Amino acid sequence: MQLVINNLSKTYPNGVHALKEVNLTIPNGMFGLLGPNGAGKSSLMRTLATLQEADSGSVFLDEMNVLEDKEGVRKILGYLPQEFGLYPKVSAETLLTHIAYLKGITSHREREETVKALLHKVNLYDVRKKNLGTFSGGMKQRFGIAQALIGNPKLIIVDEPTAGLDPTERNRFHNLLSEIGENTIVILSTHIVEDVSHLCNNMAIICKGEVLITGHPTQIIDAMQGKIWKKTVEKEELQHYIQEQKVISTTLFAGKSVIHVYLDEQPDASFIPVEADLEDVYFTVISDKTSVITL
Ligand SMILES: Nc1ncnc2c1ncn2[C@@H]1O[C@H](COP(=O)(O)OP(=O)(O)OP(=O)(O)O)[C@@H](O)[C@H]1O
Repeated sequence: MQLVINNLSKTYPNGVHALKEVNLTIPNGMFGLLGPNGAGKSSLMRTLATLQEADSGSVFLDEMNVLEDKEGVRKILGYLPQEFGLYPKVSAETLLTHIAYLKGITSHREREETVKALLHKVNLYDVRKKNLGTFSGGMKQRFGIAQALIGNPKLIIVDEPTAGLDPTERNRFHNLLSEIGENTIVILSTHIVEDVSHLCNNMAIICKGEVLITGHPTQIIDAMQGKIWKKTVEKEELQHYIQEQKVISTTLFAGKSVIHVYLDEQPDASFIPVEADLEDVYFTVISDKTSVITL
């Protein structure tokens, strides 16, 4: 299966160009859509989830015209939006059963079995009778993925699922996502670089509505090897380096600034080479679009 997005554009009534001629080809497996706040990730996710209209462009899931055949898409879609409300006074089991019914599982027995299996999968079976209002953020996100998985969707969209989760819950969530079948397209939208490097076999970086780079994370990182240089500088020198070099990120360490610079050749002997990682790629490609990021 393949999702092919061609020249997708969206301008909101207030004039914000949220998507500018977006082109992406998304194969089966986990696809990371990485970008800073306001990049256009949710706009793209909502469009793919048939919840908002694009101005122009096309999206095809194999033969299916995603922008036109909304009913068809909804039958094979699992969607975990960035923000979702849960009825606080309803138990996890009751709400999941209700959603399963709304998603078309009309047989009582099948519904029961589906809900039970999903509650086990997301490790909420023991708390299935508890009201959702008592759930922690991580438990709510796991409930969110359970509802997205009802009906074995072929296209799963999860929008910034790990923002606000503690490391244990994030890990748990990652494991859950990585268990989703290989014959499914999972699009994970996030501003957390680590989420993509841990999970995704394909990715894109988007900023200000434009796709800046797309491909396999390892290949993208490899293309940057030998071009990232590091130097520890005094805080007062920082501005000088930002003006003189292509500083992609600065980190504070023991009161000093550690800068990463992108350049084909070593700037001078005081810079040491560093092995590039996805964070360097991310900051390099978005640094043309934004100002230098301080970690
Ligand atoms: N309904 C809307 N009306 C007007 N502008 C909008 C609307 N939704 C989003 N925008 C604007 O479109 C741009 C892209 O927003 P979007 O929510 O798609 O980005 P994002 O990458 O998901 O950001 P975040 O990580 O902060 O959620 C932003 O400038 C945002 O303010």
